[in-house]
Amino acid sequence: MAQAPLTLAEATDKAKELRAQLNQYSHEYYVADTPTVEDYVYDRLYKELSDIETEYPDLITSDSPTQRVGGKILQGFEKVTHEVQMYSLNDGFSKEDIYDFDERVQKLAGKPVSYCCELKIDGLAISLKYENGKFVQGATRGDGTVGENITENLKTVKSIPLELKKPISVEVRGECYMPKQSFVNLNKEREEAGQDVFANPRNAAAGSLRQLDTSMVAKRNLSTFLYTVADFGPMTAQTQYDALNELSEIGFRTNPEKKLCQTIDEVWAYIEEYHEKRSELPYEIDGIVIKTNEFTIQDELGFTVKAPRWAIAYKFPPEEAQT
Ligand SMILES: NC(=O)c1cc2c(N)ncc(C(N)=O)c2s1
Repeated sequence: MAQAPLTLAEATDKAKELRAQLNQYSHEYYVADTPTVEDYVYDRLYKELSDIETEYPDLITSDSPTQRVGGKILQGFEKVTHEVQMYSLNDGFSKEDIYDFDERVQKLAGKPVSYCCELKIDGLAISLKYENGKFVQGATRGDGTVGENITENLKTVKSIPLELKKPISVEVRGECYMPKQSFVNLNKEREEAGQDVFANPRNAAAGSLRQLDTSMVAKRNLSTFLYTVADFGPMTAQTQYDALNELSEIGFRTNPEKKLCQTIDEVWAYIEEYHEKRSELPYEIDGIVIKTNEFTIQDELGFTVKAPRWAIAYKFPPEEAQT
């Protein structure tokens, strides 16, 4: 039997309940990679919310899951100036480069330092701004000082929270990437449609984020790993390792393969471990990022014109050509 239409008051309460439920399920699926319900459960609740929003458009909110599908045609991308520069990294290509880095850091720090090691994701660097917990701006790195405003496109990336778990104002940085399997599927579709194929997942992610039709971006199954806090706001982490955990606690997707290393020998073992594991990962990496873990030491060591003295990117040799 058809259900009696909801009053505005009933619809308001029901929409709020459905948004919270659907955003929780979406967090579990796209951020925590631990889904708790089958797709059909999500789809049924999504349709219930979508029907309410169709009946009562004024009930649509910016953090509603229905806003993830895009549908806006952008005229272009405005420029954005990064108040905190998006720095680049000095590169290392050999074991000797990594041990020389450690020697320099120990000498400058004047004491033993610990290192936070992370996978270097082969995607597109992005900066995300939140005000009182709400996603307000997303931008590309650009030249590190001026990037492009791609907020509307990033709103369709399901692992980017539209609202944080705490109503705080922060700016965070990370990588937007296309999983390997999504890259293979996309190129298969493009080949069958007689379109040019992308050379690698990084180009596919970059090309996707440059789309002016946001509904196209929504279909590209992009994901993210966040790894830097540019403007801490009320966040309290005093080390890189703790900052990654704090990013996860407030709702961001972070990479689980990080390792806190007490010596450069442990760092080198981690590098060798992930050089071996690289081909098994569901996303592309082009190396390992090594940072002094304590923020006090990062502040002491500071930056050269180009890059931080307290970090280095160990670059893997290119993998075999894309299949
Ligand atoms: N250019 C940069 O500063 C970085 C670039 C990247 C990257 N592509 N992937 C991971 C990290 C990380 N975990 O710090 C960094 S940091």
